[in-house]
Amino acid sequence: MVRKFKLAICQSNAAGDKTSNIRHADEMVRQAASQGAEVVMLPEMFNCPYRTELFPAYAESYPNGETIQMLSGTAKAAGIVLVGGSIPEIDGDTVYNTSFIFGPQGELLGRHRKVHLFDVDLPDLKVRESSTLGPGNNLTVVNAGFCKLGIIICFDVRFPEIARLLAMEGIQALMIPAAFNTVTGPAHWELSMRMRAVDNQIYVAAASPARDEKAGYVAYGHSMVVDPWGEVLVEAGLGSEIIMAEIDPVKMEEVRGRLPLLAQRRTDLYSLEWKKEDGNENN
Ligand SMILES: O=C(O)CCC(=O)C(=O)O
Repeated sequence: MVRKFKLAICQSNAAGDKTSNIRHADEMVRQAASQGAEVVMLPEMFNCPYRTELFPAYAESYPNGETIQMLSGTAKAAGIVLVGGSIPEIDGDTVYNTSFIFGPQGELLGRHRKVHLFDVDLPDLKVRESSTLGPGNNLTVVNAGFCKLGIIICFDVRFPEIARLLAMEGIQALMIPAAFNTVTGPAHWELSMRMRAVDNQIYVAAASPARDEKAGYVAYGHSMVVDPWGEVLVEAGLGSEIIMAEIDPVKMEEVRGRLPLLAQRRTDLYSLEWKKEDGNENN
């Protein structure tokens, strides 16, 4: 049964030491759970600095990697759904930017490998994720019983098609582990999160790392939860911080009832389709 629940975002910070990044994330997740959160999310690349050339050295494989073990164990110990931000995952010869999602028994509920790699050449920012990462090919929906969540990672948010496809799968919340920066963040972070919420009439939760001005890549911060009307319910500052909001399916249906956008689509004129056969896999 879909019902109301408390969602928390841990705006953790990641420096060079992987073990202390994992410990810091673990402590924050447990603290969020002790404050009543039933779903908790960490940011993109929460166990390593966001630097493409470092991803292979920090990568680990499912199920024995130390970060993956922590995520599963902490989800179980705290009895929560844990959207484990993202980490560099290695499978065969390829490294992916992957979000592992674990349930209250420590079971894997889903795995999203970032579909759209962040390759940009801006005046003050050049990033080429494809130099060390391969793209994922799955549309990721997690059914946790009391809620259905869609998972995308950071740059994926700029492609409204994937959010719409997830909305059509009946999710209540779009979960976005992310790491925008001080160049694109001020311009597009809030706008993108609010627009995906407004176009699809869903909750959007976006987790950023805390800001570290000394890092090579300076994360934007400002983790937030947006409601289906587009209102920012809660927003973090720049530091290490936990934010919480209530996800209410009744409120979502009220918005959809009054402004029935999804029902008013002209599907006789256009369509949107996920082309991979395994597109809706849980893991
Ligand atoms: O889309 C952006 O501006 C930031 C994307 C990003 O940082 C990422 O995908 O890791």
